[in-house]
Amino acid sequence: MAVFTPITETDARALLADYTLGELRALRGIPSGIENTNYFLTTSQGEYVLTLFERLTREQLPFYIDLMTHLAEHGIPVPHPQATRDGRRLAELNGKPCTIATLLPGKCEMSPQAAHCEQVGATLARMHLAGRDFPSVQPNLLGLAWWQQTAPVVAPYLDPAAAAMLRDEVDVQTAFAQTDACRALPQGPAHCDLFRDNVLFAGTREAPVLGGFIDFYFAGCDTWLFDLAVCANDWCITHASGAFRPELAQALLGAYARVRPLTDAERASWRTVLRAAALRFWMSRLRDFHLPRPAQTLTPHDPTHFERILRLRRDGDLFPLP
Ligand SMILES: Nc1ncnc2c1ncn2[C@@H]1O[C@H](COP(=O)(O)OP(=O)(O)O)[C@@H](O)[C@H]1O
Ligand SMILES: N[C@@H](CCOP(=O)(O)O)C(=O)O
Repeated sequence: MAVFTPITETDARALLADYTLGELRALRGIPSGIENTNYFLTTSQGEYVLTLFERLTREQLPFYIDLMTHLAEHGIPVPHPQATRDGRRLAELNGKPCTIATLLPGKCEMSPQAAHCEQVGATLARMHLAGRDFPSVQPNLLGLAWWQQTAPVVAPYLDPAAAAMLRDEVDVQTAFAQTDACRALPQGPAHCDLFRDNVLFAGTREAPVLGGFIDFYFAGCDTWLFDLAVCANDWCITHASGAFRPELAQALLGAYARVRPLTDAERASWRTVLRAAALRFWMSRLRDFHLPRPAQTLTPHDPTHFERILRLRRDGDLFPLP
């Protein structure tokens, strides 16, 4: 249950007094998610999601809130943080920072088909382009520096072969970051966690309509290729093995490239960046599995899934970029 901080109707009414979003009609805790406390909030004017931030600091939060605002105002389907009467998009409730954002239509699709991957690819490329003139910069906080710090912390929980692979991959990524090839990769604000559970679809399974991208709280400035690799490693695979399914990879990557054609530098770096994307989630899952936060009540995701994907990508399981 992802309600770490319970909110009462009285709390919600007091919060709504700072907004011009109408009167409270209903408040319902959202059971999924692992990072924040989320509630569906219905008012006389519409439907919203109230998020209380449990991990991110007040200094870090404006980047995410301003990025979602910028993207929503550029026509990208993402939650639009609402402003208080005095113009703030971050408020406070029960001692925690919070925001009220628009509710997007649809639900997540955990068994995607090519039509879903196509819409994710095209919308991801539109999102990258829309982020080009976003003025704030905050790095992906779970990027290279975090991998370097975290590898010695999680490696002791692995068998010797897996620990050696982890250390080698961090070394490979450290060396790659120093290359001109890496520096040539286009970059900007990136979602960095665009898994199947962070995209909503309305419509039908046969004719899906993308409702939006949610959960921007791992976003940061990174290469756009890293964002695409995170997506490909989750959307375009056979779950049991982690191997690419060509029809899904073709749909995601082809649709992305039709909106933003990929560069030669990106094609040359694809394999290394797919490995980086697998390493990132292997490490965060290892940390959450072996070193859970004190209040963490949810079953952690299986780290071996991304260990398997990393091994496959290192062994050359790829789908070439168009
Ligand atoms: N703006 C939104 N519109 C519709 N549903 C949302 C929205 N934000 C969150 N949700 C719902 O809340 C769930 C948990 O949100 P999420 O941001 O993934 O949580 P966490 O950051 O804790 O992982 C999502 O799976 C989705 O069902
Ligand atoms: N996508 C990550 C976990 C992050 O959880 P989310 O619910 O905030 O998207 C993973 O699969 O390890």
